[in-house]
Order: sequence, then structure tokens, then C-alpha cells
Amino acid sequence: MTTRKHIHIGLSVAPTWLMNDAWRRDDSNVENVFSTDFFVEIAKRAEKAKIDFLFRPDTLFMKPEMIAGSPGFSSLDPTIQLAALAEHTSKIGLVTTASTTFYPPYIVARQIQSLNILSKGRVGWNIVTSLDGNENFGISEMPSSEDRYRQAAEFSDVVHKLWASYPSDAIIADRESGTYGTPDALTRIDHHGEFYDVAGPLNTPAFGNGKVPLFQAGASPAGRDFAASVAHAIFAATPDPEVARELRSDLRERAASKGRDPDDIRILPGLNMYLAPTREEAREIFAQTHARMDPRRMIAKVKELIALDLTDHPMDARVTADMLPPADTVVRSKTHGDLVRRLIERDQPTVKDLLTRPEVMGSSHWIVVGTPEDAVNEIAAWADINAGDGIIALPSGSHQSVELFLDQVVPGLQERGLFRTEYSGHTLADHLGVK
Ligand SMILES: Cc1cc2nc3c(=O)[nH]c(=O)nc-3n(C[C@H](O)[C@H](O)[C@H](O)COP(=O)(O)O)c2cc1C
Repeated sequence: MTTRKHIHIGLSVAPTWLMNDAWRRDDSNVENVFSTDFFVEIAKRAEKAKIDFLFRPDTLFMKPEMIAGSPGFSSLDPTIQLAALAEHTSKIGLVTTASTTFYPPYIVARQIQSLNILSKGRVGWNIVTSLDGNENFGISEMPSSEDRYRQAAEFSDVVHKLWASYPSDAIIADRESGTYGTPDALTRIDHHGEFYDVAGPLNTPAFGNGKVPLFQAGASPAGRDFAASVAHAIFAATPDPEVARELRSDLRERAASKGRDPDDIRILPGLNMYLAPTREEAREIFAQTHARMDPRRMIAKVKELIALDLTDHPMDARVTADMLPPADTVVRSKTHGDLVRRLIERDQPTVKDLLTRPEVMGSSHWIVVGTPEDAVNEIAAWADINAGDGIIALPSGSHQSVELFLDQVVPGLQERGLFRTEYSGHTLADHLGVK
């Protein structure tokens, strides 16, 4: 075995293998989407494969029409779901998602430190500023991306202060003297800022040194700046290796300019894998998954992504850079919008082609449709050119993709010396190498 730098691997337990029409397959396990036992089984298998962490993205809204043809964003609360998985695992990291736009920081600090205690130091927090759901929280309009990141920066600062406000060694529990704890070790944080006024201290003690690895996803300039200040890992939307390389080198530079070690920020591209024993079968699964893709829905998605209305354009007409709305047009996600703009500027695709690209049809994630060996080859090729520091696996199209990923792709990466064969620590910070 050659010695190569190990990559980090997270496995999404949002059931990506049910997306679009994939849930209709006999083996999709769609009946188990709210079952604990089913996810415990996946968690145990992922731990056996020595995966760094399970990853649970999350949203806080429901559009009724979304469940007409697929489960959409129907889901359990991620932190509660991961607490159930913590009980049945002992090493694998558990990365939950909490929105800084909608939740109060005291609740998030407490929930995450609680999961950290229950899992003995295995929690990670995926910080999202969210794209939708404002009406569920009494907010009439979604704040701009920049405002949401300003709030996220203050939010994460408050959470850090709260985690430090009740250190684990404040508890002595000396029966003889009757001393349970040291009040002086607890501190009021007395935070007064633009968005929050929080007195503290937290009423949940820290686990160990209380350090929790932080994840982030948005890649607009404000998102990158925020990530470079606080994040240890990025869930990246990178449809091709060039995007991943650019994001990685830019985030490393930004982290260094803030006095951080660039190695302390890890870029983990999402990877949709449609896997089968043969390429033909994998392509068939991909086609079945997207069989009911409605061009009108995709045209609406382009409008939502970049504010470009293609309704009256023939399918074989080219979409060119001069058709793009001004770059500062307000869109829902700058990250996703900029990736579509980049694709149009670079390739000038036909409307038909544009509608089937990952940037429009998916969430701009990297896609592999093929055998487990194809996936190993591609992951190794990206690692060789520093297009990221690992992956967040999004098995797609069929539950078989989850199994082939754990049973064949991960061992394939281990054989090439690209991934650990044993855990060397117990906490998520250990697995990721967060100091
Ligand atoms: C790859 C990716 C994954 C995301 N996952 C979530 C999520 O699970 N939940 C959520 O509420 N927002 C999610 N977001 C939204 C971001 O938190 C952020 O609000 C959005 O991308 C706007 O930031 P930007 O302008 O930097 O793109 C995600 C964004 C990206 C790019």
C-alpha cells in the first residue's frame, strides 16, 4: 500500500437515494424513511467502513405540492434523529444541521452540546443560513444572503461563548464535602449585539474541551468569508474539479489571511453516486430516476436560480452569456446561481442541454454514474489534483448505491491508501484532525 494523504468521507443520511422517481424502485426502502432501525443499520455499516461522519442536511419548510411525486424534504428533526443513532454507534461522527437564520443561539448551543455529551464528543454542526422557511418563523421576507451571514457570524460567536460558559470541570460532585460544582467556573456571557442579547451561562456543561467541528455550505463571497473565519469543513457544491480546486484554494487563502492554518479548513464536495455492478445498469438507474423530469419545471428552476426566463426559447436554441441578467441580480442562492452562470458563459449550451445539467437538474453536485470502480477512480483522480479534501457521499438512484458505496467504493479507496482502515481516535475532531 502506498502512503497517500487520506481523504475524509461523510455519508449523507438524508435519503438521497429516494429523490425524484428513485423511491418507486422495489428496493428503495421508502417505507423506512422515518424508521430508526433502518438508519441504525446504515450507521453501523458506515462505522464498520470507518467513515468519518454521518451528515444530516435539513430544511424548515414544506411545500405541499412537493410530496405529490416524491418525499421531497419530508424528514425528522436531524439532531433528534442523530441522537437515536448515537446510542447504537461509538466512533462515527454525527453532523447535524441548525439554521442561524431561524433558531435562537441558546437552543442550538444546548442541543449540540447535548448531542456531544450523548455521543461522547462525536458531534459536528453544519451551520446553514437557509434558503426558505421564513414564514414559519414570523419573518415576512428572507433577509439577503449578506445579512444572513452577518447574523450567522454573531450567532456562532454567541454559541462559542455559551459553550465556554459552563466548562466540564466546573462539576466536582464531591459527596463528602457536599460540593457539586464551582459556581465561579461558570460565566455570564452578557452578549449584546446587533441580533442577539444573551446573558448565559448555558445550563448544559461542555463535553471535554467543548470543541465542536463546524461545517458550512454557501460559497458566495460573504459565505466564503464566514466559512474562512469559523468552519473546519465545507459541504461544497462543485459540479466539476475546476470549481472544487478554485473553491479550495480561495478558502485556504481567506483562512490564512484571517490568521488560521489553511489545513484547518477541509473542502468536501457532495458526490451523487448512481452505482450498479455494470455501467449499463447504472445508466438505466439514472434514466429511471429522472424519467419524469418535466422541462417546464426545470425552466422554472432556471428562473429561480438565475432570474432568466427561458419559457419562449426553443429547446435547440443556445443560451449565451449576453442573455444573462446583471450579475448583481438578487437570487435565492448565489452559490447555485453563480455555478449556472459560469456554465452558460463557458459552454453556451442549448436550452435542452442546460435543463439536464447537474447545475439545474440537481443541486450542482458532482455526479458519478457507473460501477463502484468508476467511483473509486474518479474520487482518486480528484484527490490527486487537490480538488477537495474528501467527499460527502450522496448515494443516489437506488438503495443499492448505499450498499455498493459502503461495501465496494470505500474498500477500493482503502486499497489505494486513500482512506483509513481503522479509526485512530474517538471524536469527530480526531477523525477530521481538528486541533
Ligand atoms: C451545498 C449546499 C448545501 C446547503 N444545505 C442547506 C441545508 O441543508 N439547509 C439549509 O437551510 N440551507 C442549506 N444551504 C443554504 C446555505 O446555508 C445558504 O443559505 C445559501 O447557500 C445562501 O448562501 P450563498 O449566498 O453563500 O449561496 C446549502 C447551500 C449549499 C451551497
